[in-house]
Amino acid sequence: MIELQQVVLGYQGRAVTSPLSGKFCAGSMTAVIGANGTGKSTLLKTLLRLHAPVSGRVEYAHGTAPRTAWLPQLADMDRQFPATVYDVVSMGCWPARGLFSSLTRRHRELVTQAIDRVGLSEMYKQPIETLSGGQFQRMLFARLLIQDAPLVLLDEPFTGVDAQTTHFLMVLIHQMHEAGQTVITVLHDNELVERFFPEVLLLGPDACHWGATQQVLPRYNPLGLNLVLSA
Ligand SMILES: Nc1ncnc2c1ncn2[C@@H]1O[C@H](COP(=O)(O)OP(=O)(O)OP(=O)(O)O)[C@@H](O)[C@H]1O
Repeated sequence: MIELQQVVLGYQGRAVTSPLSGKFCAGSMTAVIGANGTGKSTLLKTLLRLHAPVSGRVEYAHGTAPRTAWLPQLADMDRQFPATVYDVVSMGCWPARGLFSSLTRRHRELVTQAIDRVGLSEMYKQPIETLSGGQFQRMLFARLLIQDAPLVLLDEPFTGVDAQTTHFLMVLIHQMHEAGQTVITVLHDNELVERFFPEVLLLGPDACHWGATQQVLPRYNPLGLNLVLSA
């Protein structure tokens, strides 16, 4: 579906990764891992075409980038924006209905179903600034469900989320994968990567590794240290 050919990621001509080659196949589910600043978010923004790579080529099947749903990092979201849960989730209908036309009955049904599915049935009218971290992520997942895009990019979806909600959202991601969507997720939790993600792309300052999780994950030492614990 998406092939990277010797792609170097970066900004204004300055590289932040080594050259990256490989494929995100249609329907695959990949965890993007690596230490802070190794270019994980930059990769997602490049796939969204918000930035051009410094060099190399990104090729799409049939020559066109697929419709894409994106969950940005929580830190990049404006949580003070004056909107309700319903307003934000209904934004997921924009690609289907256009920016300025009103919601049809079918769209309204889809919005309420998605809000119910993420467990926020009691919170339709709640201003988003009043939501907890976990409720906020559930709301954004409801919007992703409505978008129903062939390509789903998730940037640290479990930041600020408790274990129960993490498990709940992980099940939703798994269901997207089972429904045939291509899922690419930036994660810092190796246990979740090992349990749920068949493929891993490990970004490092000197080299990148891309392949089956059991082959790539053991190469990752997040602390870069051999810790010796003394009494
Ligand atoms: N808009 C920008 N302009 C210039 N440099 C940037 C920009 N955004 C990020 N960078 C730099 O690019 C590098 C990679 O950043 P990126 O956010 O992709 O890392 P990351 O792997 O997602 O890190 P983290 O795990 O901390 O979220 C960093 O050195 C960062 O400072």
